[in-house]
Amino acid sequence: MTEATPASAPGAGRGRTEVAVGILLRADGAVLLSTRPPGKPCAGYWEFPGGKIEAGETVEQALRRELIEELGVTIGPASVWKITQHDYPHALVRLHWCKVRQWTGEFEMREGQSMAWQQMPPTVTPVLPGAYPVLQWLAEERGQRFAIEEAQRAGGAA
Ligand SMILES: Nc1nc2c([nH]c(=O)n2[C@H]2C[C@H](O)[C@@H](COP(=O)(O)OP(=O)(O)OP(=O)(O)O)O2)c(=O)[nH]1
Repeated sequence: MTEATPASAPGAGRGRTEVAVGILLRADGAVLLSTRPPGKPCAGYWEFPGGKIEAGETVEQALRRELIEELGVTIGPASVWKITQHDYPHALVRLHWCKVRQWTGEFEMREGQSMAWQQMPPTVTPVLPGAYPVLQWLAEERGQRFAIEEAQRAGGAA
């Protein structure tokens, strides 16, 4: 789903893409990250699973559809925890972040991605810069520090 942006807003003149993102949380506190498939902008970067919200979908519906398409798992309840925005050269995106604690099915990388369960702070690099604020909040919840500047140095510019 892409919406018009008010003329005074950052990214004015470009559409804004609405994205549903899942923070799949394992009982031991690990979160699931996966790599962006070849052919997409920022291919190879690590991200939380999710994708663009289509017209008429709620965030939860979009997330459920995306995770079946990408990972082959069906998520249980998901509600929005945080909303962030990131301005990439390829798009201005608004990210609707949901914590997900229940899912069914076996993980299957249906788009040729790699996946990794990661404790905070994550050790995989590079991570999409649009995910840094959420990594920071997750680390803070655990009483840890996540240095955005260090992650940026590790990841380079996206
Ligand atoms: N899934 C996901 N997207 C993220 C994260 N952080 C972040 O900035 N993004 C951005 C990257 C993309 O510009 C956008 C997601 O779009 P996408 O291209 O992956 O969506 P999609 O799977 O529906 O792709 P498409 O093939 O239908 O075009 O959100 C993240 O952690 N996870």
